[in-house]
Amino acid sequence: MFLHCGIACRRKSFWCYRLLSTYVSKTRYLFELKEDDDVCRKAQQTGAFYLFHNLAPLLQTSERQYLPPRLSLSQLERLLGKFGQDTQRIEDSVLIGCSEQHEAWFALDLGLNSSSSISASLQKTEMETELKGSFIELRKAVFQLNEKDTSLLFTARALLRWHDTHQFCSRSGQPTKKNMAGSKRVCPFNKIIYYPQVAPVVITLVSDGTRCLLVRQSSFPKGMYSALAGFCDIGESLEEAVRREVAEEVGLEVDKLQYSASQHWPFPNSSLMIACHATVKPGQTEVQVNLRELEAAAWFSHDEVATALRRRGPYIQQQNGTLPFYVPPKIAIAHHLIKEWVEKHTCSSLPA
Ligand SMILES: NC(=O)C1=CN([C@@H]2O[C@H](COP(=O)(O)OP(=O)(O)OC[C@H]3O[C@@H](n4cnc5c(N)ncnc54)[C@H](O)[C@@H]3O)[C@@H](O)[C@H]2O)C=CC1
Ligand SMILES: [Mg+2]
Repeated sequence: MFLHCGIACRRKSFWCYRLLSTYVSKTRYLFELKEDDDVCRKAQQTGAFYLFHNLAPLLQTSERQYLPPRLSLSQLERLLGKFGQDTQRIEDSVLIGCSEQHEAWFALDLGLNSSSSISASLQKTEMETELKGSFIELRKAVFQLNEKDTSLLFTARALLRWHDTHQFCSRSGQPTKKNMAGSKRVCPFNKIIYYPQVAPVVITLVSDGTRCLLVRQSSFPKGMYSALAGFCDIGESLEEAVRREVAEEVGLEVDKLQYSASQHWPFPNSSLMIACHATVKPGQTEVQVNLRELEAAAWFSHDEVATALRRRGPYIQQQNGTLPFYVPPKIAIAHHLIKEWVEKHTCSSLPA
């Protein structure tokens, strides 16, 4: 069966890729890379590597856009050799995806201290000169990256950070060992398996039918208002978390809620943002801000929110000495929720 089946069937494989749709084939291949260290090691030979330094991706500028350069295994080995590093360090790389043609993509951080080799972190400036790019904090770079690269770099950052902070078994205190793909770590002493953690967070846009409630945390950039967000407590359903967060942060009771969309968010740790629209009970709209959590919360009209959506923060001009409020950028699911609410209350759609 494996003899006549294209890419994967030249080697002993879990299944026959040729018989699958492109999407299923890619998904199954990624599954195989996570499960089988040998297949993953082999995939590195023809794969591509994205480089990071202390969780900041290497980026090159092209026509006011950032592009993350990709290195082949031989280019990476040459680079490590040039900086006096041993190639053992490549063992620290994590799998972040693959192309439809099964080219595997990996991410490697050369700034964090290595767990696979004794090499220390590599010098940032020298590396930047050598690689003709800069390591730029992802939060800042995100506005000049395309959607596909953003998603890939978000995954990479979250996974690299998780490995960096989970190098020891919490039961035995012994160093844990990552599998080739980086989809798990195992304690060789007691065989406990650790998987990358994702914290579920609910993000809710509360409306009273005509206005919507936007909030500010003191840590937000000046002038930015967003939807209400909060981590799910252990034992809670999504619905319970939404109701609790709204009551906790602004003292309101949710009447109805509707799921909208979700997003992986890597800052500061890995969260799964679950976005919902909620309406409050009729006549119960008086906000009581929990000042331990929020700096401010207020109701805004449709027109005010539609105008804020069009503003570009945080570099907006001051008007008469006051800072007009703006909402999170397109990349954040909060923006999506707010835009969806504005569109629902308008006849025509806003431009993308
Ligand atoms: N992508 C987006 O559009 C947005 C994303 N966010 C993200 O949502 C997250 C949660 O929002 P907050 O209002 O800060 O949450 P929050 O309202 O639950 O308050 C944060 C506090 O919750 C506690 N907490 C409970 N479980 C936690 C956990 N697993 N990790 C960290 N802290 C935990 C801590 O005491 C922390 O200070 C933030 O990390 C933020 O980056 C927030 C707004 C928009
Ligand atoms: Mg909150």
